[in-house]
Amino acid sequence: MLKRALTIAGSDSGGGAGIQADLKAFENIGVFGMSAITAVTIQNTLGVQGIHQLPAETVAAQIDAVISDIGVDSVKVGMLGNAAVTAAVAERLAAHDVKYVVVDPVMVATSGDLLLETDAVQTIKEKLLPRAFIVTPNKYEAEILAGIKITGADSVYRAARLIHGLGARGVLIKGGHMDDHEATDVFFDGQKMHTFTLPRVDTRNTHGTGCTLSSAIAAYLCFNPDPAAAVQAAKDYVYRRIAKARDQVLGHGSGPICLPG
Ligand SMILES: Nc1ncnc2c1ncn2[C@@H]1O[C@H](COP(=O)(O)OP(=O)(O)OP(=O)(O)O)[C@@H](O)[C@H]1O
Ligand SMILES: Cc1ncc(COP(=O)(O)O)c(N)n1
Repeated sequence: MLKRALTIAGSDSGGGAGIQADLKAFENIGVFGMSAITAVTIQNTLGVQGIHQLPAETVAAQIDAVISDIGVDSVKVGMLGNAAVTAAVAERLAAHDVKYVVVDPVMVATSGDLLLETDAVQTIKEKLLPRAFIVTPNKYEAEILAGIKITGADSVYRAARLIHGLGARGVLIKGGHMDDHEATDVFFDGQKMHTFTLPRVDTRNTHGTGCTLSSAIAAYLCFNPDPAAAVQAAKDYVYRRIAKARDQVLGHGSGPICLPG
């Protein structure tokens, strides 16, 4: 039977991150992609020029419409924008009892633009993380969620344990923004730390890496519920995309990794 994945995230008009990146990853990995849009961003490779947030009821209604009719095998949650949308999403995921929920706690874009109102962090911690099968913070987001500074491997492990304590079943701390010549991601499944290391590609084309990674994890979970296997497959997938897009020139800023093929 056809596998079905839903992304609950913001639209990136530039096509490199958000809903657009997620649907491209779903399609490439072979699952049927659906979307519940939380916000429309005015965005290109140079940054975010504006955000139009959708009402929480509109977001909830999109989720209900697709799950009640088509059904879902996994869900990826990306940009939420504010506390009301975050609470509504957590509530609808609970109501539909969705098991495979991958939460990318999007706070800031690669360009440095803020994508989440600061008071929504508490709602993510209290309401959304307990629903997460895997949460995928980058270094900055992990520091905010865990409430500690990340300065090296030991603090990554500590942050992963602290975020696990907030209720997420699995925690993947991404290494894209660590000072290292390799890109190492650490996954804590509640018992064991798993380390995934690949070479760091020297490129400015990294727009959408985090979105693509989390949607690829959600897509792979449709075929195999083992979280570490899904993370490994998604990390390999993102690495291939970054390597392929390395010298591509698209736009005048940080180019996208989701190119055809
Ligand atoms: N230059 C790179 N070379 C290889 N892998 C990378 C590179 N940059 C990021 N990655 C990988 O891409 C994934 C996303 O990591 P990152 O820490 O960049 O997330 P993010 O900050 O949410 O994404 P973004 O940079 O899109 O905001 C991780 O698996 C990370 O290891
Ligand atoms: C709508 C939307 N969602 C998420 C991101 C984060 O992606 P990135 O960190 O790659 O800029 C983004 N820029 N836009």
